[in-house]
Amino acid sequence: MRSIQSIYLCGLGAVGATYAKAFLEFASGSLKVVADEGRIERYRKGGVYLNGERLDVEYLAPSNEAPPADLIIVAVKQHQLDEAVELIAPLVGKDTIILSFLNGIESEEIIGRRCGMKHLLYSFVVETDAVKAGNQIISTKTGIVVFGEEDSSAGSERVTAVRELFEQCGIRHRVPDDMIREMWWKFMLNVGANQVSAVLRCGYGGFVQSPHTQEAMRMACREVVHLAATRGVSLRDEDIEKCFEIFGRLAPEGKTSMLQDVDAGRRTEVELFAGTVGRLGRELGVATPVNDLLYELILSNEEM
Ligand SMILES: NC(=O)C1=CN([C@@H]2O[C@H](COP(=O)(O)OP(=O)(O)OC[C@H]3O[C@@H](n4cnc5c(N)ncnc54)[C@H](OP(=O)(O)O)[C@@H]3O)[C@@H](O)[C@H]2O)C=CC1
Ligand SMILES: CC(C)(CO)C(=O)C(=O)O
Repeated sequence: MRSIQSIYLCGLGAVGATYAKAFLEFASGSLKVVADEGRIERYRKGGVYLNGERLDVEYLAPSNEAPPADLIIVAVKQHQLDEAVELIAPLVGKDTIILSFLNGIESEEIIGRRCGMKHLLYSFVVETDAVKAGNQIISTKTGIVVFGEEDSSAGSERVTAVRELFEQCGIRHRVPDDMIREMWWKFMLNVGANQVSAVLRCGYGGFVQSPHTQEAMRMACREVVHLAATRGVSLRDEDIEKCFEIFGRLAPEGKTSMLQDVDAGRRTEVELFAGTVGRLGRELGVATPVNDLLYELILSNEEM
């Protein structure tokens, strides 16, 4: 039975740092953070802090000779992915497993095109409240990693290996029966919540308290439901309602990652959400007026 001894993480931000901490604590010596020389210098000088504590991580620059990793985790933003893929590609060996924690439904394929699709498990993170400002990350809920094979995870040796690692490190996780449906569900959640929260500037509380905010989110989500159906993925209205239950468990003032980007004046991941919905809608002949409007509103705001 294979076991994971070496973990390379690309992206020591809000999501990445949260999991780096767990690996440092419970899988001591196994973690290296992969980054370009410039970032490594900046991190070594200024540190990266999680809940006020400096993360004592080992860094790996592209020029270093390094053996392939057992597990590579990618946790960068969408517009940083191409660069990250080039950094990790030389670190992929015959048996390397790759997990992408990016939101959206396409990062696995993007990484797979360069590194080999056979290395990827599908994954995402949900129920986290991690926030990054400069080199300071605050995270009180580490979230749940949902992961699995494209088809069936039952009997998958690599799913078992990742599950054992997460158990050892106290990382909450779930392996669903239908991973692709789960990916579409998370996509739907982000299309609705991240974009509506960015336009309205509202925290999770808005989605619990305001019927109008909820309805705006439903309108954006329903377009994903239609797209999913054309791809043979069945999402239902109850799946949208499940999102509101999750927001009820998060701090009302907590912000989606897109609202965090808007507040910090950073580029958003709108291409992952309304950008993808609009493109798929045009390809599949599904009208997506709500997301087309959200796309223009979010990009207009980015230009200001
Ligand atoms: N934040 C959240 O609550 C959640 C986020 N997600 C998703 O997870 C993904 C990551 O988001 P998040 O953690 O918030 O993003 P952050 O911006 O907080 O973190 C991204 C990190 O990647 C680093 N990075 C960028 N390019 C490179 C590179 N070439 N090499 C090494 N490191 C690099 C950045 O470094 P630097 O800062 O130095 O530029 C930054 O630390 C996104 O797709 C997001 O949608 C999913 C669930 C929840
Ligand atoms: C689910 C949610 C909204 C936070 O866990 C997220 O994925 C994000 O903020 O991008």
